[in-house]
Amino acid sequence: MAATVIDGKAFAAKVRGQVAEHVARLKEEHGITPGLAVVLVGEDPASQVYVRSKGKSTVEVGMNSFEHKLDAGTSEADLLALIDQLNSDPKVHGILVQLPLPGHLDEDLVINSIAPEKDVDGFHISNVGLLGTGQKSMVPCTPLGCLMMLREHHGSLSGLDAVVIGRSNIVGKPMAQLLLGDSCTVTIAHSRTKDLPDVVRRADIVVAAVGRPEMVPGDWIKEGATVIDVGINRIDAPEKGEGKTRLVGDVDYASAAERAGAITPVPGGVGPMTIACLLANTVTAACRANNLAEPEGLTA
Ligand SMILES: Nc1nc(=O)c2c([nH]1)NC[C@@H]1CN(c3ccc(C(=O)N[C@@H](CCC(=O)O)C(=O)O)cc3)C=[N+]21
Ligand SMILES: [Mg+2]
Repeated sequence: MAATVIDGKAFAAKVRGQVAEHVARLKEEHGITPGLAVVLVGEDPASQVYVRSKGKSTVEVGMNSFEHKLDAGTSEADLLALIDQLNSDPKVHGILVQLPLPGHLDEDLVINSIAPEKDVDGFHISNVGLLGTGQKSMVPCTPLGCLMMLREHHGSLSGLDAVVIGRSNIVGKPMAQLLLGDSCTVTIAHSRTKDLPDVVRRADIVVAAVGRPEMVPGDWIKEGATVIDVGINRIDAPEKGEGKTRLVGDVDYASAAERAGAITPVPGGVGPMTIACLLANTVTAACRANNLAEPEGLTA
């Protein structure tokens, strides 16, 4: 049986529509326009593409977008001073510092200098602790987007066996927390896992977040399992012509789709949901900052 394709692009458009409705209501009823500040240090071309696309989406849902582009040699003190200024700016409800940062900057220090209630990436140590203890927090955008797609597809996740491949602070660990919060039996697998194929074969839900092109072959996937592919890897595509590239996930899509019950494509799966959830988190932050009811269905 061919797998259901979970259309992240369409789902993200729906989420952005819900965000836009909340933004309109905040403006009309309370005179509040949610604002998102994105800070980019350096000229990494891929990062510039993401930042531009985030800025465009932010404006499209009616929010204010503040972009701060600093040159690659910016000192830690100057970056921290900017974050301080954004922390105390009432027009800024969300702050995202694009990662990775240039090597001379301490990422943990920088992230933890963001006011936790404005940390729309959910990377601040306070938000990590709140999520880990099941308290209200800012939830990292990629895992939140994955959770929304899983809930939409399954309804309840209770009792399902979930395997998360990858243990990063950005995706793997928070994804595991969210799945646990929805009462899955959660395994976190990684590069040292023994018998990874067998571990994955037990899973009703597989979340692949390693960053290695097509490392999960279809024969690791249990018949009917749901596969969420977080990887976005650019690889050479000589078949498209000299010097051409294409995007692939961490899962070998063609073979996995023959066994999975449902699967997210790359591109058009998790990526668009990540940006939609960033906007959702910004609205949530604006509501919390003003003691207003939070949007339903846009938080974990
Ligand atoms: N503080 C911080 N927060 C982030 O959330 C963050 C970050 N830093 N640094 C970089 C990564 C990367 N990231 C992506 C988001 C959407 C797509 C996305 O929408 N991708 C499209 C394809 C885009 C293309 O064609 O290149 C898709 O999957 O369909 C990709 C990558 C967020 N990141
Ligand atoms: Mg790893």
